[in-house]
Amino acid sequence: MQESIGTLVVAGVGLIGGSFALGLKRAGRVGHVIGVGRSPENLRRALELGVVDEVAQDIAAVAGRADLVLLATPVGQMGALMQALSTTLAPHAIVTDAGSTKGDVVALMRAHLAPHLARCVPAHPIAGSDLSGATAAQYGLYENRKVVLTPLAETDSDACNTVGALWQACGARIERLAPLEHDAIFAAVSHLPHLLAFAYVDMIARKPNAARCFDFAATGFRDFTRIAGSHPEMWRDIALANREALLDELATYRATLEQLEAAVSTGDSARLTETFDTARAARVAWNQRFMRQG
Ligand SMILES: NC(=O)C1=CN([C@@H]2O[C@H](COP(=O)(O)OP(=O)(O)OC[C@H]3O[C@@H](n4cnc5c(N)ncnc54)[C@H](O)[C@@H]3O)[C@@H](O)[C@H]2O)C=CC1
Ligand SMILES: O=C(O)C(=O)Cc1ccc(O)cc1
Repeated sequence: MQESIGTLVVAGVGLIGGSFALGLKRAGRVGHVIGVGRSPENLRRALELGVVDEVAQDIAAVAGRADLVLLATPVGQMGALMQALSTTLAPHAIVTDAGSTKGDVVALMRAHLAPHLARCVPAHPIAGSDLSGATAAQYGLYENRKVVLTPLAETDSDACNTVGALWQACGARIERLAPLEHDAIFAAVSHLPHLLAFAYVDMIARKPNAARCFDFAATGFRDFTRIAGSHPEMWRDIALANREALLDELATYRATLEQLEAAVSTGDSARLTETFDTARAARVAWNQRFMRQG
C-alpha cells in the first residue's frame, strides 16, 4: 500500500476532484497534479488557484504519466474517459472515481478496463454541496465524512488500501458496500430528494404567480430547495444511471403522498399526526447522530 502518490491525474476539476487534490496537497501526499477538463476557463481557474499544477484537455495525452487517475466528472462522461485512458495507462496505475452511482461505474470499468481491473477502485465520497467547478474546490471538504468503496472481486488489496489511505489523508472515514446496496441506499437518501427538490421548484417556477410565490418564500422553502441549485447535468446523469432504484423509491414516495392526500382530503387528523410524529422523531435522531459523527 502507498501512503502517498507521485502523479495524480484528475479528470473533472470541480468541487469533488478539486477538493481531493487540495486535500492531498495539504497532507503532503501527492507530488504533482494534472487536471483534465473540457472547459479551458475552468482549467485556467484551477491552475490559478493552485488546485492543479498542470492542465490538459485530452486524458489520453497524460494518462500514461499517472500513478493514480481520479474520474470526477458527471457519471455520464466516465465511459468515454475510461476508454480514452485505457490504452496509455501504466500497469501499476490505479483508476478510481468519485461518482454518485456505483453499479454503472463498475459495469463501465468491466467494459473499458478489463485488463486493468486489479487496479480499479470504485469510490463515492459522501460529501459535497450544490456548488460546482474549480472555484468551489475547498480544503477540508472530506473532513469527518464517509467515503464508500465498492471494490470489484478483481481489485487487489494494495490498490484498495492505497485509495482508502488517500481519502483518510483528506480526513475521511472509509466504508465498504456492494454496488447494488450502495445504489439502493443512495437512491433513497440522496437521489430521490434531489429529484423532488428539482421537481418542486420547477413546479413553482411554472405557476402564473411564480414571482409572487418566490417573493414570500422563506427559510422552510430555502431548506427544502437548496439542492435544486445543484448541477443539472450531474443530476441528470445520476437519475439515468440509477434509474431502477430511483423508480422504486419514486413509486414508494408516490404511494406515501397518495395516503397523505387522502388524509388531508378526508380530514384524517390522526393519520397526519402519526405521519408527522414518526417523521419528526426520525429526523431529530438522524440529525443528532449526523452532528456527532458525520
Ligand atoms: N457535488 C457533490 O456534492 C458530489 C458529487 N459527486 C460526484 O462527483 C462527480 C463530480 O461532481 P462535482 O465535482 O460536484 O461536479 P463539478 O461540476 O463541480 O465538476 C465536474 C467537472 O468535470 C468537468 N467535465 C465534464 N465532462 C468532462 C469530460 N468529459 N472530461 C473532463 N472533464 C469533464 C466539468 O467541466 C467540471 O469542471 C460527479 O460524478 C458527481 O456525481 C460525488 C459526491 C458529492
Ligand atoms: O448538496 C448536498 O448537500 C449533497 O447532498 C451533496 C452530495 C451530492 C451527491 C452525492 O453523491 C453526495 C453528496
